[in-house]
Amino acid sequence: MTDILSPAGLDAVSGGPLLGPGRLVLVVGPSGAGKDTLLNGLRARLSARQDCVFARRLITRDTDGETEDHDSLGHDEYRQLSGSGEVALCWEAHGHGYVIPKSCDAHITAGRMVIANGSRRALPQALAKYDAVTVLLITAPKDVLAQRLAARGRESEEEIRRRLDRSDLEVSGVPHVVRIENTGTVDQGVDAIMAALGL
Ligand SMILES: Nc1ncnc2c1ncn2[C@@H]1O[C@H](COP(=O)(O)OP(=O)(O)O)[C@@H](O)[C@H]1O
Ligand SMILES: O=P(O)(O)OC[C@H]1O[C@H](OP(=O)(O)OP(=O)(O)O)[C@H](O)[C@@H]1O
Repeated sequence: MTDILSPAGLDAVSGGPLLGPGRLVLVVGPSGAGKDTLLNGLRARLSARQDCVFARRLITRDTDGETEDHDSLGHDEYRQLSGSGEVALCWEAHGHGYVIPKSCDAHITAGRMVIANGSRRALPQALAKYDAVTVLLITAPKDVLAQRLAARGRESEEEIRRRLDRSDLEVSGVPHVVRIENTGTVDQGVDAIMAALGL
């Protein structure tokens, strides 16, 4: 089930050596698939592992105290930070800016595994920067996504509709992806991630 990406040749594209030796694990997939829920379960399972670090994202939205524990920043701050390049990765989606903080790069250079909630659109950026990237695509059928987003209650109906419109977004520029269908229990989803990462 594990399919580790080896972005051969991308160092030539980016013009410099790729960042390593640690591995970046990006958990991606449509809204409502369960990325944050599975990441929370994984964090609990890996709490004793010093070599696995969970990225705390900066997002231009208020913390809701629910699925994802993140830091908030304003849109101007986001523009400044992303423009400065003082980030590990950043992207925009759903009207928000998202940042994986620069501190994650130090963990990668120290050889640790950094695990982060990512964006399908930002995968080419990640593959062009890091030497070892694993992409976990968390999915569920569209009707399940719709039910889960409604039950989560964080977005308006219009925002949910736009998220569902984006649910079929293909992962681009990525040769291999580990796909995990999160339609069983949360524990089963976390088991699948552990297996995919060989943990
Ligand atoms: N395996 C699962 N079974 C049932 N409900 C789930 C499962 N995984 C996630 N959920 C629920 O679905 C909703 C969306 O999950 P979330 O982790 O916020 O998704 P994402 O981060 O991918 O948008 C949450 O309310 C969560 O409790
Ligand atoms: O390019 P995409 O693959 O569509 O991803 C876009 C963004 O959507 C998700 O964010 P967020 O956690 O705000 O939304 P979600 O919880 O509804 O998935 C994901 O973490 C990305 O930041």
